[in-house]
Amino acid sequence: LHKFSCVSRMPWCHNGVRFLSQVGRHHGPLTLASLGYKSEFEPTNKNKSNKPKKHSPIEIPKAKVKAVRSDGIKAAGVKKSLEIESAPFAANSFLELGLPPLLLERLEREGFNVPTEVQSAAIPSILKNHDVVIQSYTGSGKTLAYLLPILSKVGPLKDKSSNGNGESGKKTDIEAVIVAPSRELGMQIVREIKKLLGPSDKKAVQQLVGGANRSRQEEALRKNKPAIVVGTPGRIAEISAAGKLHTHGCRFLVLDEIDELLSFNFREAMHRIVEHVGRRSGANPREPKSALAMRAERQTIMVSATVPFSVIRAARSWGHDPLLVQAKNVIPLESMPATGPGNLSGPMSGSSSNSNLQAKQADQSLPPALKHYYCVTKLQHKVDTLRRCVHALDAQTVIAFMNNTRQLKDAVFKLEARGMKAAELHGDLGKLARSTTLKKFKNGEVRVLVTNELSARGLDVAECDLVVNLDLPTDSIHYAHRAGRTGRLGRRGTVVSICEEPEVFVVKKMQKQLAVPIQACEFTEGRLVIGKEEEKTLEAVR
Ligand SMILES: Nc1ncnc2c1ncn2[C@@H]1O[C@H](COP(=O)(O)OP(=O)(O)OP(=O)(O)O)[C@@H](O)[C@H]1O
Repeated sequence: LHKFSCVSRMPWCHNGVRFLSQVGRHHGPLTLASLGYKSEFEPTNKNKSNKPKKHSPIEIPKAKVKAVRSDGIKAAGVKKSLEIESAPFAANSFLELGLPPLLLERLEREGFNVPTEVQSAAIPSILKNHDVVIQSYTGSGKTLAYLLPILSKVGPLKDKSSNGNGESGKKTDIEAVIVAPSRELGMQIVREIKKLLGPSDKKAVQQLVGGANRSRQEEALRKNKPAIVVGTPGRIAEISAAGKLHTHGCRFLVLDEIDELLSFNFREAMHRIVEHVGRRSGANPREPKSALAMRAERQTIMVSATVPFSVIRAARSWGHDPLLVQAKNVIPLESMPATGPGNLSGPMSGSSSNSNLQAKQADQSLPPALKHYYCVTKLQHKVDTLRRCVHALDAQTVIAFMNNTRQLKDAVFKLEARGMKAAELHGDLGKLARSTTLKKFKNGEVRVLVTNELSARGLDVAECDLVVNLDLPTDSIHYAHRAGRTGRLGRRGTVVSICEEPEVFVVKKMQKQLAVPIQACEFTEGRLVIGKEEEKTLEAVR
């Protein structure tokens, strides 16, 4: 704790990234230089007139407030550009981060010009072979934060001077395995990789998600010999157990939404993955290894907006001296306490001595631009309140969360009956129905997507301007992930929790745990009205 509390006082600061200097056991001292950062006071840079200008990490120069390509083609078929008002960009360009030329070209072609803060912090750390836990708020660009350094080292866009596959450089094995807890998230990651690879190289990535035809996936693995596979834990473990996935020489293992992957459902599959991916033949997992032998194994990258103690513990046992990479800090995970509430009730819950740390972590999980409200109503009026809320905020792309599938169908029926275009999305639907619904939602044919926890993680719909909790989430971690479906990459977003009177105390508890004001409101005469008596209490939270 003492070590951790030192972090905020460290003077090292470059592009808003702070480091805690420590002597690493196996990597030598952890310094800016060791992570690929040049010091501001480096003598060689002193006299250069073309030195890149420094600016505060939160202050965005006008040139960087840019229109980002929107994936959504609205019903009218018009591509809409969304203005990013307070994008969390920090470094000047991807070039500064040491990515290879071909990858830089593809980034530019896809309209990715400026790295986000977490990308600026994570890319050099991963390029320097560190195992990392990446924690940054929802929609801050964590996917590219790990994809870019991986694509720099494996697959067709890699830096040609880097060794392709193990020591020999021969293409025999999978080189990177990316695990995600849902097929939607898995497929989204695959789309992101394919975008950069382009049509001619798209076979370098293969999806292995559940619910799709397994023999077709196995056939594609055999035929295409992809460098990267992305999948759900069950399907990856299944194909691996059948001897059809050769991952022993794998260089990277990514566990996206790591806290979710640690849940009981995935335990067996995750065990197999962690034991087999990147274990070179002859390596005995039970034997203690030298530092060199350890680094010859895979690099482990864990990612989530929320990092409860269970993740810290898992990272310590699965990773090798991992670093915790946040938008403005890079610190050794060792300096973090690993005890406390070990379950998914989260970093924000729990007790006394760790409360400062938990508040710090809570800060990291929600996009700062989000506005949070709650509205009290009777159970039978919830859907009507949702409809009035959508009209009052003039929201066009809305995700409404519920906990129960049958009630979720009722809500869709009621909304449609009142002339509001709505659709359901949950695990009971088939793969085709799920992807068709998502497509319709993204292209604007559906205004309200009524869904459950399935969509709370990773779902990236840039246009989503409102998240509504028709049922309250089970805890503040689930609140954070649901809320994060809106306000992506610095855009504006609103979260409204519609609850009954006896549930208000749950909202208040989450408000405290997340350290964000959640204001009481009503929807009257087509407007959102904030309760006046709330103001004083909210001052205390702020
Ligand atoms: N540097 C960048 N410039 C422009 N757009 C970017 C950049 N980095 C990421 N994006 C886009 O921002 C969106 C959000 O990114 P991403 O899904 O990786 O966020 P995330 O932090 O993983 O969110 P979550 O925690 O919800 O999974 C994506 O559409 C992605 O393509």
